[in-house]
Amino acid sequence: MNPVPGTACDLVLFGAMGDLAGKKLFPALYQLHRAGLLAPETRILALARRDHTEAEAVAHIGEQLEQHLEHGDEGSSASREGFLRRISYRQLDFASADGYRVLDDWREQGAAAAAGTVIVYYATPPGLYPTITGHLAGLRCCDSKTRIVVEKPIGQDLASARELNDQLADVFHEDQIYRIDHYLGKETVQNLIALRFANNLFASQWDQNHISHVEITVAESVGINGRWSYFDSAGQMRDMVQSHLLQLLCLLAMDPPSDLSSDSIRDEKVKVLKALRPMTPDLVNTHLVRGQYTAGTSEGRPVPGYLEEDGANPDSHTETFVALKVEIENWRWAGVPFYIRTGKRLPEKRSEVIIHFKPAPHYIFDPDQKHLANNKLIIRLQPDEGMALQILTKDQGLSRGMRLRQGPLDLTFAETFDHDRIPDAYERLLLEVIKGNQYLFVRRDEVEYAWQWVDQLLANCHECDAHPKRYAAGTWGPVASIAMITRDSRSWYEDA
Ligand SMILES: NC(=O)C1=CN([C@@H]2O[C@H](COP(=O)(O)OP(=O)(O)OC[C@H]3O[C@@H](n4cnc5c(N)ncnc54)[C@H](OP(=O)(O)O)[C@@H]3O)[C@@H](O)[C@H]2O)C=CC1
Ligand SMILES: O=C1O[C@H](COP(=O)(O)O)[C@@H](O)[C@H](O)[C@H]1O
Repeated sequence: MNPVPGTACDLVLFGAMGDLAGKKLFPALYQLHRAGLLAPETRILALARRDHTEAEAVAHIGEQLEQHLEHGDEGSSASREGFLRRISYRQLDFASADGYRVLDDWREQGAAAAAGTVIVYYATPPGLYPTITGHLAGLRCCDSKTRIVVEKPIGQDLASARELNDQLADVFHEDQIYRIDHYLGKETVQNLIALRFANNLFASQWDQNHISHVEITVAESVGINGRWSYFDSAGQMRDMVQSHLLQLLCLLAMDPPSDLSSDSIRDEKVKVLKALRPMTPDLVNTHLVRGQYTAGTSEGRPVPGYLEEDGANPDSHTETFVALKVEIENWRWAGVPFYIRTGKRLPEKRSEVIIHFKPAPHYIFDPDQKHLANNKLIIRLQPDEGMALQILTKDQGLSRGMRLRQGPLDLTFAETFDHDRIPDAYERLLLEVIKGNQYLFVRRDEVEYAWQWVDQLLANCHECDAHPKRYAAGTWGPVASIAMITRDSRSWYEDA
């Protein structure tokens, strides 16, 4: 099928010389260009503080592409040059209103100016978002059609998230604001919607009558990648749980939306956030484990502990690992715990969801095999994207009688589907902004309900002022996280 190019737009990238732009945004835009999904008139204005000529800035972006494009995604040099020709560079101090008229000047030179939308992407330190918003307000190029893309973090807590949302709302309507949670751009995360609502087989089993518990693991083998000062002010709870993990939980737990529109999906996610059981001080003691990695090994090489990373404060109490038992107080999920865990410097990069189904009501097989009698659906979000349904069959052979055997019905996407590559999350997200679809972006109330729950948890966590439990880099987190799930006579999936 031939690609249908998005409508022409002018894309303004604040922070275009930064890490995110180089690693993710330009490579993603290049893939859209290469796939024919950017309209020919679409132009990109790169803005940053450094005193580059346009040629130097574009050359720098070209080098970033070379460095960050995956092997096989490079395309031809003509294609890369064609993409780079879309880019203009202007030096601008974002903090000062003086230079912002360059946006109007640039906008008015382009062919998309008459009809196309302006998309403004904030890829700057978050402290600049309100300033930039205020300065955009006075420009001719920013009007009711402008779309604003805001990178995480959206606040550090409920109060700061509300303040930022209010500042954005002073200038832009909610349907102009695209808050990024890049997990929503992952193909396998979007697939949760297809899996749940396109297959009646699962849709009819997706509740407390049929599911005993759910695990969500988002494990990273990396440490904090030179981002110590940002990470230390956030920790894994604010950096990962408040955003990506709660979004995954919402997609797994929400009721069926009436259609695929942005607000139908987001309304259902909000209902889940509102139904999260509040973490009272008693619950926090038993339902939360925080950890911090010490020196160990990662992918076969020795690595320092969190407190020995570059720039570290050796007294930091920030957690790099969180395990939680989350409960949802509604009819669908009463009595079904969601065990979630996420951490840095775990043994491997692996994000997956395990749905544990309840056993059949009456068991008639060998009592020694009763522990096998729970079907599991394993949804591999990354890597090795796909899913496997663990089912029970009769063990083959005359001598086996009615012995049971557990085996997977395995759907590995790379083998089953004839796609040459899985697009990066930012490709999907940028494409949806260009199309004006908000369903993969986080609405204001979602962000705020998520913060409300996390804030309450942190306020009730007396241990959070103390040092988190230690775990060696390259292990699955503190032993206490195993104890947390073992208390319920369960185990984390890989321990099973
Ligand atoms: N890096 C990542 O992996 C991720 C980042 N994010 C978020 O994306 C945003 C950007 O992060 P990141 O790219 O890492 O940040 P960087 O510090 O690497 O880049 C910041 C960019 O903003 C520019 N800038 C900063 N201050 C000014 C100013 N006063 N005037 C003009 N330009 C300025 C810098 O310009 P110059 O280079 O010229 O100084 C640079 O281009 C942050 O909100 C971050 O939380 C979210 C997820 C992942
Ligand atoms: O947003 C973030 O996500 C990354 C993990 O993303 P992934 O796509 O590689 O799974 C995490 O490392 C980072 O700390 C966090 O800010």
